[in-house]
Amino acid sequence: MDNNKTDHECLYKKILDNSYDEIFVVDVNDIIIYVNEASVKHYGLHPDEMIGKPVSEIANKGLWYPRNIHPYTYITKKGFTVEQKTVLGKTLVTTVVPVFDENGDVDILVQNARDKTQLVDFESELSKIRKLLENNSVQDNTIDNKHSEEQNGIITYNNKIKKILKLAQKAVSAGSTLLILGESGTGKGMLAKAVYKNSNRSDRPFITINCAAIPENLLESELFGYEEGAFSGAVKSGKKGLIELANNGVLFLDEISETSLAIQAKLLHVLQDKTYYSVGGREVKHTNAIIIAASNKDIKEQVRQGYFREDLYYRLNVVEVELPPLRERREDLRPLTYFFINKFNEKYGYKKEICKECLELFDKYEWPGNVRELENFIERLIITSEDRIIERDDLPEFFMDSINELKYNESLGSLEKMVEDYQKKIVLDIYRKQKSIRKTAEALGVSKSKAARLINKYK
Ligand SMILES: Nc1ncnc2c1ncn2[C@@H]1O[C@H](COP(=O)(O)OP(=O)(O)OP(=O)(O)O)[C@@H](O)[C@H]1O
Repeated sequence: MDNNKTDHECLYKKILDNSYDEIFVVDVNDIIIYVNEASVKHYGLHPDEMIGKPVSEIANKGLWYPRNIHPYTYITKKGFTVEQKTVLGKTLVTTVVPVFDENGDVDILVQNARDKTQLVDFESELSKIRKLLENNSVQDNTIDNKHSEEQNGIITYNNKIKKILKLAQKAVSAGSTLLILGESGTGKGMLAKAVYKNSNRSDRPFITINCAAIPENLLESELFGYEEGAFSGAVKSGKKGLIELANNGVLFLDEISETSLAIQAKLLHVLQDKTYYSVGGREVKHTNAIIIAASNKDIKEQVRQGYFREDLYYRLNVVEVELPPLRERREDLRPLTYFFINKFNEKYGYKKEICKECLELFDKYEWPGNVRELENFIERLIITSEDRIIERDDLPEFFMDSINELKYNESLGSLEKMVEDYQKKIVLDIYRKQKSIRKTAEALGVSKSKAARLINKYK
């Protein structure tokens, strides 16, 4: 009988865990007592990270909006359906159903959430419910109505990046220079834009320039501007530089380590005295722009090799942050994957999904090009995959080659270990039998010193 019960429990759990829809159960104290794995594709959080926690704690992370939908059920003791937006860009149709105890009081709330792209023609019903919610004046006591406002589109569950965001925000809000380091594609440009948008300068210009993409002579005139007749081919009236255009705002110098020493000297003045000369200009100009600089190179090494001015480096790194590569923050991989799937489904008008096996292969890949590589990769998969579900066969050859190479290297590692273990066993077995280094050496057919070395190593 008991066994039967356990079998049933296992079966129910299996059914719930594998339900395509999200199943979310809350007790009267607003504690999440169950959620299935659909939480990963909806919010980027694994059930383990949600179960046992108050709904408010999870909701306040800004994972869905509207955040606070349960009071309606407690007031009316009725179920309802509402539309929710999630941090990963999904629109969910969420149905909350109250379950009552023997006294007729609400015992638990069972919530079912389905990705709206899977549904059709729900709009009129939803607008009715929306009105109902308004009429019953159930307040959504959220601070603002946008999720993850402070992250400005940056999807992350990595604590290091969250800390970096706060630190960078403080620096820019205080008017300090900020240096962002990190491999290509880790999100340096995105971080710069996000902190600008949340700063007190958000209504001022944000000017960005990629220093590696422009030849040196052009870069100087682009940055500092030039005066009438400064050089042949120049616009007659002269031209304002980006530093001038960014005045009172933010100037984002991407790949700053690619600038020449001459330009670095001029930038040092901008940072030190907030002054500069335009090309061919004689009048000193002033700027109140904040500089955010980024580099995917090891700037300290560049300084050591004489390619980058040490004094400029110290001016820039008042606050220095380094974004970790994607392979070192695997917890962001699934949320980013779903985020980009939603983004490109919307862009190209598809409703594609990805199979579990592909996701597991993504976990194994190193992502040398970081988030940019993942973004481009998913865009390509959305466009090129034949069916609604993206399968293993849709993955490009270079990707599978890289995974196979990794597997091969791993198997090489284990082959070496097997040989080593076998050698250890033989050496120690013979030594135990012979009880002398000389005899062991003879039995193994190696020199006495080699036998002594091996015995020492394995004993
Ligand atoms: N955490 C994130 N959430 C969502 N999108 C991201 C995130 N990080 C990066 N991206 C996206 O990845 C792409 C690359 O990001 P970004 O250009 O900011 O990287 P970068 O480090 O400045 O690269 P590079 O060094 O090559 O200039 C962009 O399209 C950006 O929107």
